[in-house]
Amino acid sequence: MSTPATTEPAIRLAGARKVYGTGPGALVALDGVDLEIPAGRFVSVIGPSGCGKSTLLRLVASLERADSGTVEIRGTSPEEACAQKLVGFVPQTPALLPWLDVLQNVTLPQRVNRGAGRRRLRHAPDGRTAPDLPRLLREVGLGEAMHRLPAQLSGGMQQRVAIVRALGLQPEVLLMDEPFSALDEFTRESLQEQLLDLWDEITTTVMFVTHSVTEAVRLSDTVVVMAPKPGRIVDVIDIDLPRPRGAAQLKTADFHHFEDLIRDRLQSAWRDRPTAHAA
Ligand SMILES: Nc1ncnc2c1ncn2[C@@H]1O[C@H](COP(=O)(O)OP(=O)(O)OP(=O)(O)O)[C@@H](O)[C@H]1O
Repeated sequence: MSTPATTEPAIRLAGARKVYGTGPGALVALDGVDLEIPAGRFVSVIGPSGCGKSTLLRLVASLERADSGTVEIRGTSPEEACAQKLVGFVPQTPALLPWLDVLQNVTLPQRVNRGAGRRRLRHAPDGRTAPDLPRLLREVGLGEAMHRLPAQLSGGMQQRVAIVRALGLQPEVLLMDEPFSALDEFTRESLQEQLLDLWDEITTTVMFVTHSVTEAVRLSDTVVVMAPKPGRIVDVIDIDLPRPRGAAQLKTADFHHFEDLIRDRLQSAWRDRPTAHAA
């Protein structure tokens, strides 16, 4: 990865709190969330179901607003960052437009946001140019599928299209909400590898929600461990394993060390959870 030109964090949350509902039925989805993600890092968020992982991502994506505290992308609000096309989002299901072929799907954001893309790229600190999307499609094995419709693709192929599409405007922040959870293990491992190759090529900060400890360790510079009731961060673990992290790396003692560490943190967070969580 090239070195980011600024020391300002790509993503910053301070005291972020999100409550769904009001009165006795209110639910504190997130409470006191402090997190700084430096530019260019690959950060995974892991935790049991209902601990607020998606809510955290949705706050950064400006799909939800925090009730209190601060959420910033590059020092600006998520709404402003999204308006400037600084943020890419890959949801759990790819949500491709069914009447457009693969190439048309991935180039659509570039075509409809021509102005925003040009403005940003002109000010890019390292002279980056817009990604060559047909080349990225070929790199993730979709060279032969560029003119197929989404319905003619497997789930793994559709998810690769969604990832390349999200990279089209060269977002400074790429948010991914369990993008590989519906895929079989072999496809998932192959997509992890391809995602790392893309990330290595396109300087971006990734925030990646997952339920898989192995996936988190393999992909990440940092793993954020969350616990529920109320949703909160209980640990931030740096994964200082060498890259690239291929299949052989997954079998090493160092890799297992990080897996065990994260599993222990998840278990103790669950054991120690407070019971009162009403607003
Ligand atoms: N729109 C909403 N209205 C009310 N409650 C919500 C809403 N969205 C999420 N919640 C609740 O907030 C809590 C956190 O949900 P969230 O989806 O962020 O958790 P998660 O960790 O991503 O879960 P999972 O791993 O199952 O996807 C859960 O208890 C959920 O039921």
